Amino acid sequence: MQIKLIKGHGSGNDFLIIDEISNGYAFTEKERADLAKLLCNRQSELGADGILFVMQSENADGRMRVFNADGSEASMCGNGLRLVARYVCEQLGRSKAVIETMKANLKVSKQMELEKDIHTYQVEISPVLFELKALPLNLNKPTLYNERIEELSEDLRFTALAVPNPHLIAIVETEQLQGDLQNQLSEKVNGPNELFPDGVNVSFVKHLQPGNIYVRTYERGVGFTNACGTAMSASTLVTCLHGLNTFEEVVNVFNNGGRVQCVVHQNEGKYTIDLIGNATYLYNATVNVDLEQGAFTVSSKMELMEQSSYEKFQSEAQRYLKTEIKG
Ligand SMILES: N[C@H](CCC[C@H](N)C(=O)O)C(=O)O
Repeated sequence: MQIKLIKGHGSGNDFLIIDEISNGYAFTEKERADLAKLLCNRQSELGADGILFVMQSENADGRMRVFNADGSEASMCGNGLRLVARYVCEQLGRSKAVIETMKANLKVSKQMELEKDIHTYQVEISPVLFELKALPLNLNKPTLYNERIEELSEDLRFTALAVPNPHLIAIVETEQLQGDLQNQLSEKVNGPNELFPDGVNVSFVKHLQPGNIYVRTYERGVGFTNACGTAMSASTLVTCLHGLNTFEEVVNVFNNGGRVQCVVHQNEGKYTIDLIGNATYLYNATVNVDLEQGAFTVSSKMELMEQSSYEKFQSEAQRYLKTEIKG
C-alpha cells in the first residue's frame, strides 16, 4: 500500500503524521499498530517516536489517535497534538480548532511564534486525574502525592497522575539525573510488573529557578525521548502543587529537545494545563508498505526548510541548561 506522510516534531519528540481523511485511508486496528512498529523503527529509512493518525470526527474538527513506536496506542500525546493542531488548522485555514482525542475534545490554537519562523501552537491537556485507578497504579491507597514507592526506590518521592495518559513524576537533584537510576526504574515499571500493568511514563524533574524547570522522560512504549508533552505538562502541575511554581503563570519547561511553556489552571479542584510549543515539519514522504512482509520503501521524500530555525532555538535552550545542570 502507498502512504503519504509528514515527518514532524514537537520539542524534538518526533512523529509521522498520516492524514486518513484527505487520503481516504481506512486502516484496520492491526494495520495502525503494525505501521507504527514498522515505520518508527530507527533502523529504517524513517524512524520516529510514534505515528499520529488524523481522522474524521463526528463532533470536532478532527480526531487524533497516537501509536507509540512499539505499536501500543496512547490516550493522549501533547507534543503530537501540537503537530495535529497545525495540520488541521492549516487544512481548515483557521487559527483555532477542536481535536477529538481518546478521552476528551481538546481546544488547540495557533500562537505567536516562540522564535522567528517557529510554528507555535497551544494545546489543552485534559482531563487531569489523580485517582490511581486512572493510570492504573496498583497500590492500596487512592492517590500518590510526593510519596515513596519502596519497590522502586528508598529515597525518591513520586507523584502519580493521568493526563489522561499515565505519569509517574519525581522531583530530583542533579546527581539523581546522572547514572542509570531513571532508566532502571522505568524499565521495571514498563516490563511485567504488579504496580503498573499498562506501564507508565516516568519523569525526573529538576527545579531550576522560579518559572523554569527541566524534565526528562522515559516514555512508555518508546524509551527516553527528547521531550514528552504530557509529561512536561504533568510535571509543571506537580511543581505548582509543591509551591515551586505558580498556578496561572507561564512556566518554561526545558527538555533535551528544547523548551516549551506550560500554564496550569485550577478551578473548583479541577486542573487543566496549556502546553505551548513548536510544531515543526521536517519532510513530506511517500512510502510503499508491504505489511505482510514487514517491509517498506521510500518512493519520494521532500525536505521542508524549518529545522534550521528550530535548531537555533534549541541551542539557546541547551546553553541555558548547561549553566543550570552541571555535569
Ligand atoms: N508514550 C506516551 C504517549 C506519547 C506521549 C508523548 N509523546 C507526549 O508528547 O505527550 C504514552 O504511552 O502514554
